[in-house]
Amino acid sequence: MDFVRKLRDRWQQADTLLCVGLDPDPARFPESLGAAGEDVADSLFAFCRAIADATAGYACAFKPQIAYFAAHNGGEAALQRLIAHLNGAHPDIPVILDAKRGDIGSTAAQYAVEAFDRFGADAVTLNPYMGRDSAAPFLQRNDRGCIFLCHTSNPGARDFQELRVDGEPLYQRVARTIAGEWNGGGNCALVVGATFPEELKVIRGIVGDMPLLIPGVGAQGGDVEAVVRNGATADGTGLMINSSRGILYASSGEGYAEAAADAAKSLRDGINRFR
Ligand SMILES: O=C(O)c1cc(=O)[nH]c(=O)n1[C@@H]1O[C@H](COP(=O)(O)O)[C@@H](O)[C@H]1O
Repeated sequence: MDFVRKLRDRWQQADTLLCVGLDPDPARFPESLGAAGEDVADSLFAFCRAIADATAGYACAFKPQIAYFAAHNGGEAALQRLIAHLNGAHPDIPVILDAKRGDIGSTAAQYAVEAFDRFGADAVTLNPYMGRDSAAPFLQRNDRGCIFLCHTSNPGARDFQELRVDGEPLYQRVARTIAGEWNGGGNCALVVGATFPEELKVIRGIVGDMPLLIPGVGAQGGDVEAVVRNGATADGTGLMINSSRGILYASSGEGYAEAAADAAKSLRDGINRFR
């Protein structure tokens, strides 16, 4: 099933807009996982599997961040193993590979194979800065999702994304171009930081009911109520609201997976309160 349909089904069936971010940092693992040393790849896998299995009931998507795996010897194999586990154990929950790819077409074609065929992700995050031809190898895989950076969550988002181009901020031009010209396959989505709720409202007005990935609640300080009020579609969906550290490190003790499940449930409920 294609990414956008799978996501819409999941929103409806599980009544959740929460995306569980999988950004494993061995320095923050419970002692029993053996944080450092030669078994680090096994620890990355075991930690993320425990978190994913515990939080699955509250998740509309999982989002592993590739850097947290690729930083370690054997980490990419652990990521591949993890996504195979997610696809097997939780087949109704789409997996977003957060890799923020973008390059000339021939190289982008390899990145598309990496994300969709090697890792088996349903969707990938992409940087649109290099333009249409850099996105084409991803866009043409219309069973998979292409989630483009539009207005990011970090303070430096303003440096370029808010510069005015022909009278409008660049992020608005990005939203308009992707919704109007790149989305022929119906497989596009955008990243909008929770820390910019007014910009989120403008973007929702531009893109109709296109799915939006919203990082930045929890550790980065974004406000859930403002996100839901400004970003949800008329049917109360349209959003994948990501939390990574707030769920992963809810506890550093042996009960970390149960604590993560409690944190995920509480954020899911907090989001649903405003829908
Ligand atoms: O593409 C992303 O996921 C992303 C875009 C953005 O603008 N800001 C942002 O924080 N992210 C990612 O979202 C996650 C946020 O993590 P927490 O702040 O721990 O919830 C990290 O994996 C970031 O790499």
